Amino acid sequence: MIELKNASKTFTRKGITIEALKGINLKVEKGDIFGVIGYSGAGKSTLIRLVNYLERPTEGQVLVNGRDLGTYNDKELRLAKKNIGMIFQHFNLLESKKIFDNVAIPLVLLKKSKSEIRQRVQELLEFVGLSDKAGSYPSELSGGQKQRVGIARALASNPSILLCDEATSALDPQTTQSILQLLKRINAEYNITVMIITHEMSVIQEICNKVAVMEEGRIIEQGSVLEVFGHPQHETTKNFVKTVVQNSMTPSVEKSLKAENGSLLYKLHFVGKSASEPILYEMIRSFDIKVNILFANMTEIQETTLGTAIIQLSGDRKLVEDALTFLTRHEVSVEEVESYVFDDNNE
Ligand SMILES: Nc1ncnc2c1ncn2[C@@H]1O[C@H](COP(=O)(O)OP(=O)(O)OP(=O)(O)O)[C@@H](O)[C@H]1O
Repeated sequence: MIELKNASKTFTRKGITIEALKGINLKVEKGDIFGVIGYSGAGKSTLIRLVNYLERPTEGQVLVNGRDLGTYNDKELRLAKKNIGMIFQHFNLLESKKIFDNVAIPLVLLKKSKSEIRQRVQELLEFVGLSDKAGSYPSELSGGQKQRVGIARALASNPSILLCDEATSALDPQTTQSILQLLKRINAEYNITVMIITHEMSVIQEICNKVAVMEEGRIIEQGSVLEVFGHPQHETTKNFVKTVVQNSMTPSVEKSLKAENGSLLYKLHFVGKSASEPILYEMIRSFDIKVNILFANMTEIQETTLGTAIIQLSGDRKLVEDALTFLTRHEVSVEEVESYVFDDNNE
């Protein structure tokens, strides 16, 4: 649906060159809610601006529905853009125009008839829950309502892709929730592919099925949200995941542990069914080893439970190995916490 192939973007200003995007490869499939997360300056806005060709890549390709946007002439590009709606952090509404007219803008540009415009705008305002605000001005609306208008306007030309540029960053948590739920409905009911850029991991957790993490113009990690939240690889990804999923011991537990003569520590990941079965209990019953549970947590992502536990195992090495094999056989992924490999002399 949307594909970036080795896409780079360089800006040159007053003799200074900024590489905003460096060799981006990314694929958004039809029906995805694809999140792009990164800190300020990572290149997220530039990336989303390439997708609707507000910016052209310096190198590489941007393909939408299999066609390279670089090969379009101006007329084709205008038509292609009609297929891509966009919403913004600060809504970008025309303050001097009523809500009805704001939503009607794309339809007027498409030279639709007055009656067609009236019908479509009413339909859209109803869909976003603002039928009673058609005659109001943007200044009379709350932030959440303004974003609903932005969404109605973005949907006016029946796009198959909706791009969201920090669409909830200016909203309070409750309003953010309602806008995210609306985006989810748009994806489900209209089968619109959604691409969201954000610096908030909670947005990704709430509605995305896939995520790409950006840093300094590069994608450092991407995959299904469940995969990336469950097994973040890169340090930056781990820091983002930490903001929504607690997955490490409390500092006091960690401190007391260092003081003890330790054995090995393991981080366990339970996904879906394995998170609700008494696997640890079975392991403790089956193997004569000491099990110390130092941390445990469960989170719901993509309607799937994701469990994390940190355990300390001591006892006969062979039995410990057998216990770990037992866990793996029950679809628990086991990772040794390397920073806690204690010196043999301390044991
Ligand atoms: N039109 C431009 N001219 C020059 N430099 C630009 C331009 N647009 C973006 N940049 C630079 O490219 C880099 C990436 O910017 P971009 O806005 O894409 O990042 P971002 O991840 O969206 O950040 P933020 O979350 O703060 O919006 C930054 O160093 C920025 O200064």
